[in-house]
Amino acid sequence: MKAIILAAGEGLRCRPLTLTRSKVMLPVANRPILEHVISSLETNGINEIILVVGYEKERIMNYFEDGLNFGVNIKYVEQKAQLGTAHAIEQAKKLISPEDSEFLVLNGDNLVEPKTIADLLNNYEGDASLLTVRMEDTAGYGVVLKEKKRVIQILEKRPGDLSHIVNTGIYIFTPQIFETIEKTPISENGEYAITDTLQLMIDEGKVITPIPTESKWLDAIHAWDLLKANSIVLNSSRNLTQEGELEEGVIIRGKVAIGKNTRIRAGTYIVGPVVIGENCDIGPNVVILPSTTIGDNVSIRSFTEIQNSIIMNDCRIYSHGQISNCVIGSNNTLGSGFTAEEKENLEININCRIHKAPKLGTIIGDDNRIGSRVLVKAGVMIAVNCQVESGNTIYRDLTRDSVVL
Ligand SMILES: CC(=O)N[C@H]1[C@@H](OP(=O)(O)O)O[C@H](CO)[C@@H](O)[C@@H]1O
Repeated sequence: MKAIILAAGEGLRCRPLTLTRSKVMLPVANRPILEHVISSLETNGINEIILVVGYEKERIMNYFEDGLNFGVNIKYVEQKAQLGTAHAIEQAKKLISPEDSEFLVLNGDNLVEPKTIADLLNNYEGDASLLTVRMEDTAGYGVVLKEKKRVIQILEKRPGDLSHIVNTGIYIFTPQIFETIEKTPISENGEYAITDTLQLMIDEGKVITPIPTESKWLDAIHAWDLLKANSIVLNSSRNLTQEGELEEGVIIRGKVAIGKNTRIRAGTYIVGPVVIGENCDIGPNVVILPSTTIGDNVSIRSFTEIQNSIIMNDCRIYSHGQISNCVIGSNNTLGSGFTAEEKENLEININCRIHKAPKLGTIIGDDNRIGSRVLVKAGVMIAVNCQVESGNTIYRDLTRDSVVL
C-alpha cells in the first residue's frame, strides 16, 4: 500500500521555530517528526511514499532525498498554495494508479508509533476509514459523531464538547476519493478540507468507518508541545548507544545516548533520559537533567544547567547558563550567565489569540547572538537572526533581525 504524507504546511503556531523550517522538520529526540512518521510506516511494510511538500520544501527534500537511507522510496509532489488538506491530497493524484486499490493518508507533523499505523491497517473497512483517539480537550481538532460503526458527522474545530472522539487525520481511502475531492466546496476560511470531502461522502450514503486507537498519536500544536513529545519519545526509547569520549569523573544515570566524536568533560553530571548528538563538546561541570535533547556540534561550557529542553544543532552555550523547559533553535550563541526564567500556566498571545502553555522558559528560533548575563522572561520568544547585547533583560518577543543594545 502507498502512503501520502501531508508535509506542505508551515505550522504557524510553532513560530518562531517554523520561520526557517516547516513543522514536519522540527526535531524530537534528534530526528525530525517526519522521520519518526516514515519509520513507523516502514516498520509496517509501507515503503512507497508520496510526500506533499510546499513551505521550506528544499529542507525536507535535502534531508530525505529519495528515501533510500530511510528504507523507503519517496516521490515528491508540490502543493504551491496552502489550500487545505483535500487540495494537498489532490496533488498526489497523478502518482496513484487504478491498481492502487487503497492508500493511506497521514499528516507529517503528528508523531505516531508503528502500532498506531498497524491499528488502522488491521481494521479498515467500508468506503473510507479514519483513525480516531479519545481526548478530553479537543480544541484545535476535528471531532467525529458516530452511530454504530459509521461516522455520521465530522465537526471541524468547533467550540464546545460536541464529541471527545478526535480525528487523527490518518485515513485509508480508495482512488474514488479524488472524484469527491473535485466536488468539495471551498470552506469559510478559503480552504478545501478533506473533512468536508468525507462529509460529502457520508451525505451520498458512503460508509466511513471510525477506527479507534489507544496507541501513540501526538500533535505538537505549539512550539512548547515539542517538549512533551520529546519527553515521551525519550522515555520510551530503547537501545541508546554511548559513543564519543567521557573524561574521568563524568557521572551518568539512567538512559543517555551520546553521539560519535562528542566529548563530555570532567565533572559533568547527566541524568537520563537524555540524547546528545555528534561532535559536541560539553563541560567541564555541566549538569544535564531529564528530558533533554542536544543536537550535533553543540558546545556547552562549565556550570551550565539544562533540564527538559531541546537544543538544536550548532549552538554555543557559554558558562553559568540556566535553561529549563526551553526550545533553542539551531546556530545560536548564548553568552555566559544566560538565564531563561520559567513559569507555569502562562497565557501566550499568538496571532491575537491567547494560548495556554503549561511550564515554559523560552522558545528561540535560529541564528541569534545573545551576549552575557541576559535574562529572558518566561514565555518570551526570540525569533531569528537577533542580536542582544550583554546585560539585557528581554521582556517582549523579539521579531526577526531585532537588535537590543
Ligand atoms: C480539515 C482537516 O483536515 N482537519 C484535520 C487536520 O487539521 P489541521 O489543522 O489541518 O492539521 O488534522 C487534525 C489532526 O491533526 C484533525 O483533527 C482535523 O480534523
